[in-house]
Amino acid sequence: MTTTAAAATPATSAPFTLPAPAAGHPSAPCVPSGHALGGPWPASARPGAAGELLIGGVGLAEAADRFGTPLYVLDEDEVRARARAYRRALPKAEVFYAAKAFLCSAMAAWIAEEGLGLDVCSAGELRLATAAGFPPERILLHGNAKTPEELRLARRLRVGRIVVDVLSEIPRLAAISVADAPQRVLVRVVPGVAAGHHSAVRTGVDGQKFGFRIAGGDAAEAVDRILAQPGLELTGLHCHLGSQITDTAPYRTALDRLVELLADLRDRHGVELPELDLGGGHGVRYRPQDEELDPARFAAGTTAHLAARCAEHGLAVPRLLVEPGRAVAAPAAVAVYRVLAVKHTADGRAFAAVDGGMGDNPRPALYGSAYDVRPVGRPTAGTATGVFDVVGRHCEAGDVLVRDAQLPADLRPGDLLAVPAAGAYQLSMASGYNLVGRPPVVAVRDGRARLLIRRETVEDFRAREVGR
Ligand SMILES: Cc1ncc(COP(=O)(O)O)c(C=O)c1O
Ligand SMILES: N[C@@H](CCCC[NH3+])C(=O)O
Repeated sequence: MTTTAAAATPATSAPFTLPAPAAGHPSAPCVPSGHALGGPWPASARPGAAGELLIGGVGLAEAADRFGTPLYVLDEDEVRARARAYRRALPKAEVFYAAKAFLCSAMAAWIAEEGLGLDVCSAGELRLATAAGFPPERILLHGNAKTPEELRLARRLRVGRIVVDVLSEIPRLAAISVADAPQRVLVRVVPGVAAGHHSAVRTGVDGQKFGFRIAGGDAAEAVDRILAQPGLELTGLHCHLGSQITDTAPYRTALDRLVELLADLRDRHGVELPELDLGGGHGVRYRPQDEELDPARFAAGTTAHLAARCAEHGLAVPRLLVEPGRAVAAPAAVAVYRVLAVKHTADGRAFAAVDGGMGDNPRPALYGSAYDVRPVGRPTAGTATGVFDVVGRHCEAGDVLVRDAQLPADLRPGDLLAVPAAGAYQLSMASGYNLVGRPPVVAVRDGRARLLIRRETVEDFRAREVGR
């Protein structure tokens, strides 16, 4: 067995804007020396000279040198283009970006500017978004366990819609709402549809904590109780099936059940609810071979079906609401790590240990999620490859970021590795494990980089300590 350790890497935490690279520089945006990478990489990804990889016209190796690693590089144009694609594909729908995928003030501003709404599920997300100037009327609040303070805050800020998840929320909300300025609410229902990449994220089925079951009458009872409250305006039904769904069939099944419930409510109460929220869950490519569910395919698979089902039941077609998170954010970011140690074992295994891991990306450890990875920053064309497990630096054997990655056989400490599709449910679920500190986020666009979130330091941890 051989183990090698890397020299310390620079870690810039002060706000910094990269100067536009000079023409001819490896990361100069106007002279890309290769083609778009496709697959899970942002549309702007271009190979540069000497093994460089450009995102938004900025070289990842150059950014790593300036900002330190691990580093998350977020392509602003990719976020905006994905937001726009939803509006184009679903012109009659209302599209809410699910903030849980990743939220910061810049992201909130881009989403607002692109005309989407925002789905939040905590006072933290709500406060950050509104402090960044996000219009509260375009915000929708979720949560299976909203605190009384969160409900009051939502009312005070005049949040557009609240999704009711439990009966006790109804009198609580009614007590702080008035008939002449009613709170718009939706009822979250469980359609009994299993979909999503892992059992932990399948929320459309019975036996999990979210929503009201249609079967058995729980959803109908919630509707009855809301309709009895003059301070609440029931605008529709909501469901969220799961996450990383690549097929439209589960959404059609959910629509069948929601439309049946709409017809039942019309027959029993004489009300036709004008909104149907299908939640999010649209899948993205983490690896070149993965399938994605893009907005156009989602629209093609759902909108005509909804209209047909409504026609069968003699219902006016409700307005569709959708809440994509991953599909807007994930493909827009690339995580950049530096190799700290390379280990070859006598039984033929090879490990490349990097300076991040489950602390900044818990998804492989939580769900067994698979990722692509490629070396950046030195020429590797023609180099023999070997199979490596790319592992993190945290104190668990399960801290594996990418299993069986094909990487240059001569991989060595100091090398940089880039992992695409890093924009969703990585930093938003990042932890303080081992007090490593969460990585910075740099936005890139038109060959310029700007620091959005600085690296978390031990001083941030110490700042929360108030006693000993
Ligand atoms: C209610 C709700 N809406 C939207 C989303 C966003 O899901 P995704 O990021 O998979 O699109 C989630 C998370 O799965 C959710 O729970
Ligand atoms: N955290 C999950 C998605 C959960 C979506 C929120 N309901 C993932 O990374 O796949």
